[in-house]
Amino acid sequence: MIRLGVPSKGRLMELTFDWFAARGVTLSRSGSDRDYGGRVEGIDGLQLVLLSAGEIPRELAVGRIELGVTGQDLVRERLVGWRSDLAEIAPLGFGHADLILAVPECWRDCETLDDFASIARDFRAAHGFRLRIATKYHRLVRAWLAEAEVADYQLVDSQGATEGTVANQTAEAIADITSSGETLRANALKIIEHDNPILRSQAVLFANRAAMGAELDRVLTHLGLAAR
Ligand SMILES: Nc1ncnc2c1ncn2[C@@H]1O[C@H](COP(=O)(O)OP(=O)(O)OP(=O)(O)O)[C@@H](O)[C@H]1O
Ligand SMILES: O=P(O)(O)OC[C@H]1O[C@H](OP(=O)(O)OP(=O)(O)O)[C@H](O)[C@@H]1O
Repeated sequence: MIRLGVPSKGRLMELTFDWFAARGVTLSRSGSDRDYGGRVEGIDGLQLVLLSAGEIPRELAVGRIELGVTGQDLVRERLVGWRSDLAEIAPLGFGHADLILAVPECWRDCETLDDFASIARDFRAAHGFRLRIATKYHRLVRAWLAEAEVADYQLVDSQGATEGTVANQTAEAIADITSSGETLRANALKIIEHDNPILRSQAVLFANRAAMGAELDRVLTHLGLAAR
């Protein structure tokens, strides 16, 4: 039996169900919206496991599911050395979002990452503490800023409503996912310009490398995919 982890709610769940339906596999919840049991029709030997999108990377890595759909951002953030445990089988073409650094729109002299670095240096001297960046993507943000040699900042953890932390004065800047840009605009924030965002992410079908074999190949072939 191949266990497939799918986000248990929202756009990602619905778009994942649509993606499988287009390949002849019907995924559905077994009962009400609150029932996390799943049903699979159109293929034998595939079990649906509805999970939090954020938990799917670890469930794949420890082998409690063999296949899983989640965002590249969550895999890269949550699994150090993810490539040794997981294989990206197929990008799914939805869940596109950029992980970006943003500051208040009113910071007129802060447009680029170089501007940000110098403001962060001055901020520490002026306020006696390091400029705060609210995020749930600690690992990815640290790595990106280290590469750009930006050091005068501190991360404050924010697991949701991150764009609100600046107005709430618990952070000066934020690093979060954006797609339409509406949440940034509504919170009077602007993206810091750089060659690339911290990460360009989309939803991907991942497999646990240790589970790769004939049974997994059969499922992937049914979906019109080749194992990697
Ligand atoms: N506005 C957006 N547009 C497109 N993709 C998004 C957007 N917001 C989040 N995502 C993507 O959806 C995935 C799940 O996001 P998130 O971590 O917010 O999950 P969640 O819905 O809070 O679920 P849970 O809390 O159960 O883990 C991530 O890979 C993220 O990149
Ligand atoms: O650029 P936009 O299209 O406005 O999308 C960006 C928003 O979407 C995500 O939030 P989500 O709704 O998933 O909630 P959460 O992060 O607060 O859990 C993300 O954290 C941003 O807040």
